[in-house]
Amino acid sequence: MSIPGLGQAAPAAAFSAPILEAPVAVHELQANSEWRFEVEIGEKIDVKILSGTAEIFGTELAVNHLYTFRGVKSSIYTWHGCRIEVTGTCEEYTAEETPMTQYVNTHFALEKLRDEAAQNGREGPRVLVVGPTNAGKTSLVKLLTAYSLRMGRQPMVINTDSREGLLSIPGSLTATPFASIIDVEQGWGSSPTSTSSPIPVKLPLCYYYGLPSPEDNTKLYKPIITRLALASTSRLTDDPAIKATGMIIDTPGVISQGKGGFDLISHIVSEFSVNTVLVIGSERLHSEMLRKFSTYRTSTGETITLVKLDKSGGCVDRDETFTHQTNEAAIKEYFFGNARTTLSPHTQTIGYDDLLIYKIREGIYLISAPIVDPSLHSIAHANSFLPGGVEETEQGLFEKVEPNPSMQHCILAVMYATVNDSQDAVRDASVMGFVYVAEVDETKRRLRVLQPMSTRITDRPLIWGSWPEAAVSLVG
Ligand SMILES: Nc1ncnc2c1ncn2[C@@H]1O[C@H](COP(=O)(O)OP(=O)(O)OP(=O)(O)O)[C@@H](O)[C@H]1O
Repeated sequence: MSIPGLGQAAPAAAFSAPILEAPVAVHELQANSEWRFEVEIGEKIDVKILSGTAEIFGTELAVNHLYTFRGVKSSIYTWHGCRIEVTGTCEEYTAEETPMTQYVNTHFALEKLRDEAAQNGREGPRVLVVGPTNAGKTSLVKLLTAYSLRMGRQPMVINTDSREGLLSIPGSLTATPFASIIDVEQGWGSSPTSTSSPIPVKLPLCYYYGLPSPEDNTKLYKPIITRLALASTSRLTDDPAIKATGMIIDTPGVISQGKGGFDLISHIVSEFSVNTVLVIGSERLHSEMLRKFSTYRTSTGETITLVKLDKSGGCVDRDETFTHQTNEAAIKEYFFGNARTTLSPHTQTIGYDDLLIYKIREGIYLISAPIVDPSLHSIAHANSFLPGGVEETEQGLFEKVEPNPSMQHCILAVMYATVNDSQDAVRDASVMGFVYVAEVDETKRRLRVLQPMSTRITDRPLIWGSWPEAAVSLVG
């Protein structure tokens, strides 16, 4: 088994296939219109702005620079018109109706609050973006981040959605101070988690949840949110530029549509002292939020401003396969780098007994107490609805496990904690990095792991969650 990126040369091609020329198209975009495109996973297009001005979710594109997009659904918007050249095949169309004016007005309203905050030495707005799945929350967060960067601000961007990573592997929840431009070719860009970088870096404060939905284990999700809020608030108060800009918080769609969602939204609102909520793409959610937050006050006595925004017609649903493939691409990039930066990960073989691995429990478990059923002359277990037979026993958040074959191809988070720390301390610790389980050898009781750097991990607790899912194609 060979691992790409570890020095093995690629096998020489047995024959040379004819090189097919990729189709080239030039699009003329009118002012206030948007060119929307979808590039399949494994495919790519090159885009060049020939003239005019254009942006991707708020980040301005340079004229005559070649941008490459792989496996992405996105759009290029122009306020004043532009000509673009596209090389390669993708699904595409141009739209004239967009909610961009609403979005830019929201940005200017936030700017006003930031100016006032800077003058009074207070914190800038703490903005929460909520809305159903695929309503365009992350795209709006990107746009508001990009516009604030263009004004010379430094926003703290918080990701509370573990399904997608923000400058980190999916499964993590992060807070990232942004001081430099978003890399439009790579979504949010990448963070040099495993190497030094010549360009200004964005280093996220990273915590690990390891499950796809907050509702999978609210007992784990909520304290991690509390920890993330504490860490980001203290980072914010230490830096006047970040403090005046404030926070922009992305949320998972599921908390805007599930029954238990409001409890989670309230938790995020109170932990981050949110004072502005942007509700995107749902009248009903907006009116529910109005009702529930009308009398609410933050810890500093502020009221909450609620703003309703339209969903862009460009938002597209992403199926499980697409999500799996983008997650796998994010994992690959973490270990091996991307088209611009090649990393050199290491493998290490470690004995079962040298590792402390905690598996995240999903949900709350009810342990039933045995009851005697005289008619059956046997002992049966009461199910949870029977009175008197149930004892709700709380187990730890994590279950200590030995390595086993089902761990193969999974990601383990290496925590900034010691092996003697309590489970609560491990939960509250930030993430030091991630390793990938390349091989599990049951006979020799050894595990081969891939890691970005040859750091010792045996003195750290590792967490094993179900998200991101196993990345089978990482080892070729
Ligand atoms: N104007 C647009 N044109 C083309 N594609 C878009 C546009 N806006 C958003 N998208 C795409 O639609 C998809 C969903 O958007 P986005 O990720 O912003 O939604 P979300 O509400 O954050 O989703 P989730 O609830 O899953 O976190 C993404 O692939 C995004 O790139």
